[in-house]
Amino acid sequence: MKTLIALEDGTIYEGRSFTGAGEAVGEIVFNTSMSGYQEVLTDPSYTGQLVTMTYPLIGNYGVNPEDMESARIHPMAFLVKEYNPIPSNFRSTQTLADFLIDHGVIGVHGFDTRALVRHIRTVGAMKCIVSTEDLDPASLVERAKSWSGLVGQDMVKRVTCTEPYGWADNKPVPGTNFATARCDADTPLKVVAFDFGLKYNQPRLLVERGCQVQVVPATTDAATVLAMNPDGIFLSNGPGDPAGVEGVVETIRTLLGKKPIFGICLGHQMLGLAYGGSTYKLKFGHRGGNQPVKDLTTGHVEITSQNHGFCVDMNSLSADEVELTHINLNDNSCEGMRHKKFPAFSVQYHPEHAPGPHDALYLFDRFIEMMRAHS
Ligand SMILES: NC(=O)CC[C@H](N)C(=O)O
Repeated sequence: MKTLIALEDGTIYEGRSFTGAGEAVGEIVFNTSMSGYQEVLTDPSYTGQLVTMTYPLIGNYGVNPEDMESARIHPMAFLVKEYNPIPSNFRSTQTLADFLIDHGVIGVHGFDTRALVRHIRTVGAMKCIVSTEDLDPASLVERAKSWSGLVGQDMVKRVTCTEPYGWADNKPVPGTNFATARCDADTPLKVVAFDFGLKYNQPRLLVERGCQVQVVPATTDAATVLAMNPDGIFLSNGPGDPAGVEGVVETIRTLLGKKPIFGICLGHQMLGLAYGGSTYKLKFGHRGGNQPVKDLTTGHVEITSQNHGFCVDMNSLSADEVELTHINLNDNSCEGMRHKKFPAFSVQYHPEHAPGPHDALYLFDRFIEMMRAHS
């Protein structure tokens, strides 16, 4: 089915929907992972975005129930060079097209994704609309332009859980105050995880390391968290502009110094704001499984999984209080920091991988050590 892809700067591409009629508007971004499209699609951080993959053949291993990183698909549309409708993989239970259709998300293929990606890389992430219904380029460009954009919007409230849940038997189980959170360790560490758009591999890796994980909605207040008496607090990834998220920065500020804190991606950005700093939008962001990061505390370089469009401005933070611990070797941007007085550290990238390399798993071990040292 003929589909037009229109960018706010007037650029138009023509592709074909492989999921039937549909339309979607949002910010167009690209991901350079060669595999892992199911984990990308179910990452809540893509809320408000249309994702295109640089890898040219997508769909060939289908989708399966184990690789879900949340309960549903989050990007508004999925754009690929060539869709393969015949999966070949023993784990596959469904085609990618049916998966997208079940979740009401349009999939588009059959156009030059390389040209689109090179254009985004030159001009920057842009507002975009894809449609099988409105095929008038001028109208589409106007409609893309009139979308609100991500800056200043609170996207977390769209994806955070409405009720707390525990993590047990490798899945979320409704419940509060660790009542349904389980792990096999004799002396588990209790972790309260703020759900800003949490990916399932985060509680999974914490439980594997002997933690009991209680997930709470993003706007849970500090007193409620402290009343649970956790050994540590985890701040998850999440969508949109950290500066637009309401009712969270003050909570984190109150919790600072009271319990060890570990933040990932949006959680890291929220920590930066709680330290009194600011964030800014990168030109086109970092999304993929091949971003080189240097751990300045050890000198080691790791290849990391990333998905972010915003970044903490280290110049907005006092060097007496906050230390830059990790940098991106492509553009020297901040990839990690730690507080010098309080037990708190965070990274901009995704040590939980899914998809991506496993180089950064040591950060979960650092969090465990930090909690043990303070418990
Ligand atoms: N994966 C994330 O948590 C992304 C954080 C934030 N939404 C950004 O784009 O920078």
